Amino acid sequence: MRNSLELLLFEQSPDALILIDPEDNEVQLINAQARNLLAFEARQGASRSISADRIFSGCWPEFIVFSQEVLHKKTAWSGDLSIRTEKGDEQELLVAASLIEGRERNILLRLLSKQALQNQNRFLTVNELHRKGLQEWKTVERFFEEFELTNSLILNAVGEGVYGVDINGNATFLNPVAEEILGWKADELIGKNMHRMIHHSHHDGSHYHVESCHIYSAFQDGRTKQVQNEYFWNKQGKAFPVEYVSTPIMDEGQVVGAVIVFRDVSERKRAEARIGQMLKEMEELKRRLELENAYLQEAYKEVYHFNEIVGTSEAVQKIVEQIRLVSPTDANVLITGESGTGKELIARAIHENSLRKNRPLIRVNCASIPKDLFESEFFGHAKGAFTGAVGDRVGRFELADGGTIFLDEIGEIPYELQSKLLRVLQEQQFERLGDSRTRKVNVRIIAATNRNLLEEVKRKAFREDLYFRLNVFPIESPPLRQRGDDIPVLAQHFLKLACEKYAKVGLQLKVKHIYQLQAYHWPGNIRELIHVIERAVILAHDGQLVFNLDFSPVTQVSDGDGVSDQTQGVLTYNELRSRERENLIQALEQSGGKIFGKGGAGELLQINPTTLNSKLKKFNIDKYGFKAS
Ligand SMILES: Nc1ncnc2c1ncn2[C@@H]1O[C@H](COP(=O)(O)OP(=O)(O)OP(=O)(O)O)[C@@H](O)[C@H]1O
Repeated sequence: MRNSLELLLFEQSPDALILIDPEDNEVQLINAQARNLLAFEARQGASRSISADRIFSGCWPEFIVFSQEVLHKKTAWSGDLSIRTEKGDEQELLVAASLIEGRERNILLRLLSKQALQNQNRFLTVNELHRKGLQEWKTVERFFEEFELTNSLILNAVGEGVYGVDINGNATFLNPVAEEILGWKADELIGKNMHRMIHHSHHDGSHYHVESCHIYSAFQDGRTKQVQNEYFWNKQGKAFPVEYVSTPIMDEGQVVGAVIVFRDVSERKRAEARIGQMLKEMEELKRRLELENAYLQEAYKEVYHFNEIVGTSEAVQKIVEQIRLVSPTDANVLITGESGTGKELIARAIHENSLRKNRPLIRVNCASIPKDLFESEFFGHAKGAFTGAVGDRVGRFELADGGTIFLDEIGEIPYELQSKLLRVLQEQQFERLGDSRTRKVNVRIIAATNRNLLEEVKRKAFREDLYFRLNVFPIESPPLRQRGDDIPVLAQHFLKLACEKYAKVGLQLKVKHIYQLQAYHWPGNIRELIHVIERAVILAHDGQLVFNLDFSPVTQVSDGDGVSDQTQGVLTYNELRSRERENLIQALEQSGGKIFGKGGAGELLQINPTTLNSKLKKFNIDKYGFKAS
């Protein structure tokens, strides 16, 4: 042991060694590793007198037992010992010991720090993994090399870009199309992380996290991913839309990488956008056509149903034309015609087609105003202007300011008031009754009358100057009997309205009905036609319409055009029955279908209600039909 080589070996052994004489409690030699372990200072040499019990102070009894074992068995090892270092900390050890041949009391101890052992084990594992990884990586590289070799013909021929990546996402190969699309040469990308190179951002430039990348996720679940609507970035830093399929590559059950087949779909997207644009344009065109169509229909409607004015006769067409001409002007209009011929309808149409349509149309029925109240009704009054004038009142002219006033039955205005009306027409000024303040208005006047105003002028019942002021634009509304051509469309129109009103279905006009309606002379004009049709709808049974025109409850008038009263003279039996039926209907209309008691049809007819009931049955009249009316 004293030989210098042996000493050198002892000193430089990679193990921590101590030579000890347990009986003398003496450490005879201690090598560099052991000194290191015990944290001796550098100047402390290999042979230093240090006692064993100092080194093993924390487990001295155990050490005594252990050394006895060595002396006895010549070799032994222990995992229960520890040493105390010069720095004062405890180190757990694995100790192997042997008795030195020929030196009976000398024991050689090999100390292994448990901590160092653990570190070493870890290091071994890391090394092993590292070696394995290297191995695997080499396998993958080889795999792709082979893949490319065996498939190069195909890879080069396919029209799509193809590239391979290993498990870390680094490129292993690229085909020429991929190079062309991406703008990178294969050797510029191989070994580089493809996600970082070409897939790093979304189209809007926001970062594309590799964790959310489909190619990356194919590594996790080993599934093929087919992806659309994503973008790759080329060497020039430009994004382009792609579709790709990412197929994981397996080697002995392990995912080792993926092959990505991709296609630049810019052209297709552009075509799609163009088609989308064209569709939008077509949609716009369709909308315009629809609008035009609606407009044409509206125009068509205007010809025949100008603002609800139904009719195809020349007379109606002339009226419609006159309305069209006069509406946009502020001219006063005088509408003449029998009662119920549609004078008010014409007035409304003029207003609706004028620039004043967003302001009110105020109708004043001059026939219904008591003589004394005319002035107040037209111009308003101040509080206390007359007995009963408890507050200020706004007149119709003020209400119509900015709009139109429709003076119906203008022939009924008292002569005294006509001059005041003339003043408003001329100056658009007036005073409220009992008020001295002059008020200004801007009102258009449309007047209507069923009288012959010129006759009234001659009779001095109507002021001539007022007549000429009003008659700036005269419109004549002819009686229905002079426009038989309109009867079919009007009848059809009112039948539709009546069926809706009384919730009846399936009722239709027949040719014979039209003849019947056209043959009648309509003293009550269109208003009468409406009533006749409504009544026929109420009374219809078995889906059949019946018109009892001869006995309509109107006083028939001679209109001087050759049609005369036909109800004079003796009645035939049938006529008498018809009259009775008509009379029953009239009574029911008045009583609202009520038979019994006060105000009932029985009382009106002065017959027993039970008798009335049986008569209704006989005449096939449904009393319930009158409730709605
Ligand atoms: N050409 C028409 N098309 C559709 N409905 C019409 C037509 N003419 C008149 N009518 C209808 O007939 C009814 C009577 O018309 P309107 O009240 O306008 O007549 P008028 O001449 O003003 O009557 P009056 O002189 O008794 O006030 C109304 O319900 C109206 O809608």
